[in-house]
Amino acid sequence: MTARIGIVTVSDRASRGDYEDRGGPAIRQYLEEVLTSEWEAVPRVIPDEQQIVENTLVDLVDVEQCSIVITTGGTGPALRDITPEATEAVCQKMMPGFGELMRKVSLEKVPTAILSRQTAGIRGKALLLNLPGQPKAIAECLDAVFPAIPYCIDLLEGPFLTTNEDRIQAFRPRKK
Ligand SMILES: Nc1ncnc2c1ncn2[C@@H]1O[C@H](COP(=O)(O)OP(=O)(O)OP(=O)(O)O)[C@@H](O)[C@H]1O
Ligand SMILES: Nc1nc2c(c(=O)[nH]1)N[C@H]1C(S)=C(S)[C@@H](COP(=O)(O)O)O[C@H]1N2
Repeated sequence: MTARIGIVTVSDRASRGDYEDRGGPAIRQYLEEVLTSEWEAVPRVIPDEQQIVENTLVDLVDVEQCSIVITTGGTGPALRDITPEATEAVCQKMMPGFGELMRKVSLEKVPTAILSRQTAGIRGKALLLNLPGQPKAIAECLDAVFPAIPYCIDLLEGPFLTTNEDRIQAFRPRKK
């Protein structure tokens, strides 16, 4: 079963073409380096409009059948930053540990890490995960949480994910 992974850049400026989106490609590159099981990317670049973000997340899970959806951008305190609200609105349960851990490791890099409200949650059988907009934040955050993601997807009855163990060791506390 090929895993489908939604990659969503939430950025007014990238979606308008004011700058080239570097966030989506950075997530894709990270996954190419880390995942050894088969997967395919389902990319989107959208503005910071809550209804558009919600519709995109719902489409990626319910229609595109993504097992994981990773967003970048729109997690801060600015008026138009609404990615965490959109994520929470479409999830049936929240997974606060992801945001807590990502902020903890990010704080070792930048004092402004506390400005990110990044979160994660479950919709159906999919894990939705927010990352900050700074492209360099992507690997910093994913390195911290990725060891737990394959087992999370196991528990959601999704595809069996394997990783390049030199980079990320997937932790599975018990066989299903
Ligand atoms: N998708 C992206 N591609 C390239 N650089 C980005 C991207 N998103 C953010 N950045 C960089 O990170 C900095 C901080 O991002 P900021 O918080 O302003 O963006 P955002 O809220 O995610 O997106 P925007 O303000 O365009 O809606 C930006 O000034 C920009 O240099
Ligand atoms: N690892 C990491 N986390 C980070 C950052 C970063 O550079 N690296 N930037 C912070 C800053 S400056 C902001 S404002 C918030 C929110 O960013 P966003 O609105 O682009 O999502 O993420 C924070 N988290």
